[in-house]
Amino acid sequence: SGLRRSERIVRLTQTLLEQPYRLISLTDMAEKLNSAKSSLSEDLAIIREVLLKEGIGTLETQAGAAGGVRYIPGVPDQQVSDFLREMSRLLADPDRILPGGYLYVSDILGRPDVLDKAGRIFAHIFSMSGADYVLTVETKGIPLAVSAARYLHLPTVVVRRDHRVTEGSAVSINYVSGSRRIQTMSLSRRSLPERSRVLIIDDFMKAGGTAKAMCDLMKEFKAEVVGVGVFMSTSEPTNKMLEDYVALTVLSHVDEITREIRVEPGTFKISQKGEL
Ligand SMILES: O=P(O)(O)OC[C@H]1C[C@H](OP(=O)(O)OP(=O)(O)O)[C@H](O)[C@@H]1O
Repeated sequence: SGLRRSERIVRLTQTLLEQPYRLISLTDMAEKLNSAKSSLSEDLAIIREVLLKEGIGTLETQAGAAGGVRYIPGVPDQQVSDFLREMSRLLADPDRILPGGYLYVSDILGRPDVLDKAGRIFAHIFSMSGADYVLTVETKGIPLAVSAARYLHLPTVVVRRDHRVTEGSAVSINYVSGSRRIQTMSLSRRSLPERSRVLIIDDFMKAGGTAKAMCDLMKEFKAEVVGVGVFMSTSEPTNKMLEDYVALTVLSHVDEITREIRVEPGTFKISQKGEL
């Protein structure tokens, strides 16, 4: 006979949580677990109830032959605010101050626990954006973009700073970066089909020139930018070159001379997906 309920539930939970957003066919699972689909449905109801109670997301079932079930990750509001408060505390370190009002964040954005949590939060914020791809620009934004893409079960596309032979034919644009330098962005034509829906993720936003340039680049691909998320933005300059974005933390004050620094959690609201 089939596996015991407890073993089925462990296997189902592992399969679902390992592949967020990926639709798992019930028929395949029934065969793999050598169990009836009706038993699986009861198992899934138990798993869904526990996920919701724990606030770590929900299960979404799609009926029909090509149907199935998938795990929709979510981060409880309390966990989001605890994480962002902890990040703000770590970041508000005068030794992190760099010339030009930038901050050294790379160590924090190299930590697996930070990348995992930030990726989950971005995936939760943008869960309804309908994105097909997560886009970032080399270099520091890449780990963050890959983590968000993992939880959204989407491919990651990386914009290059200059053309590389290994990218084939590409679209390039020039833009003015925050430090008033003319910079180039280049993206292989093969990387995105036309009319793609793209979520932009980056580590840092100051003038907004980089994010704006990625939006302009997407126009060359006839792609739609469905959201922009950054790990940290600066309060200065207030009028950014790009208005509509979500920042997880904000560098609200920094002074290289006095070495004063203040970092705050970003102001955004996420509805707990799958709430009863
Ligand atoms: O909002 P802006 O004023 O445009 O600045 C934000 C840019 C600058 C910085 O990248 P760089 O340090 O230029 O490049 P890399 O990520 O490769 O280190 C950061 O990663 C963002 O992409």
